Amino acid sequence: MSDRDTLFSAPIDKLGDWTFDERVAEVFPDMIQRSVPGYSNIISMIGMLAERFVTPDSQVYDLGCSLGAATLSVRRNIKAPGCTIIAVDNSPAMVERCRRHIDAFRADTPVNVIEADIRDIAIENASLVVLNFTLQFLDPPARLQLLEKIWQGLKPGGALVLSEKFSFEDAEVGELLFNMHHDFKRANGYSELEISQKRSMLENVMLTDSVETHKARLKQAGFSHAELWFQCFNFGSLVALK
Ligand SMILES: C[S@@+](CC[C@H](N)C(=O)[O-])C[C@H]1O[C@@H](n2cnc3c(N)ncnc32)[C@H](O)[C@@H]1O
Ligand SMILES: O=C(O)C(=O)C[C@]1(C(=O)O)C=C[C@@H](O)C=C1
Repeated sequence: MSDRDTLFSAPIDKLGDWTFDERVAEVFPDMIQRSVPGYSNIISMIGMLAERFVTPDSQVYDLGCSLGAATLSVRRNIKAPGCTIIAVDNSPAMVERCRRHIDAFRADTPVNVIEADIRDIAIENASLVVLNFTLQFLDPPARLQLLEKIWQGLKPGGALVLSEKFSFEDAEVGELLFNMHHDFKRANGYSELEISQKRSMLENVMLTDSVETHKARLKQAGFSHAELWFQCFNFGSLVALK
């Protein structure tokens, strides 16, 4: 088990922008579990999608892999031989821990953990690409470009899993789901102060889109099929098919 996330439990004088630094990496499993409703379900189901979509001698990309939770779920479930998983993150603290985490388990499928910006890497011969709560941290103009690159790197029949925090076009529903998410955080032991300090830090760096915006952008990138396969409050996951 990782350390408990108490990073924002005391008042912070100057709240800067959110970063995935050493302190966040240290408590990340506890933080994401207590912050993202449905996170562990999504991780398990990514394994099921891997079993279905990963084809022999292809590559799987986990973009914004953090500590490698999705990578491990994929690796546990791949049945096809000759595959490689490429896990990418630009946070040195995450990458260092991710490598240790992945080395702690033995499996047939090799994992290449790369410290890089996901906008700079090549995507080739992919049967599955995972963007699990990562696209929301990219500059909005860079989002379409990344999806286009993913579409080009996917083999026919390949899939993209895109999990995100959503905004909503219907303001009333948006407010309800936002409040339900806060109830979820409170129920998981976060105080009002922790919730509000984290929210301010994320404000400038995590810009959320609606499901409609995601679907339209996926279509624009070339994906002819895209649908929500999971949602809990204002968090969810889409699958897009080439
Ligand atoms: C919310 S976390 C992802 C959680 C992870 N996918 C999982 O399933 O546990 C977002 C991650 O994306 C990484 N990230 C954000 N922007 C990135 C970029 N441009 N290139 C590479 N990694 C990025 C962050 O460092 C962070 O580790
Ligand atoms: O919206 C929030 O409160 C969140 O904590 C969301 C979120 C995310 O969706 O990635 C933001 C940062 C942390 O990495 C974990 C969860």
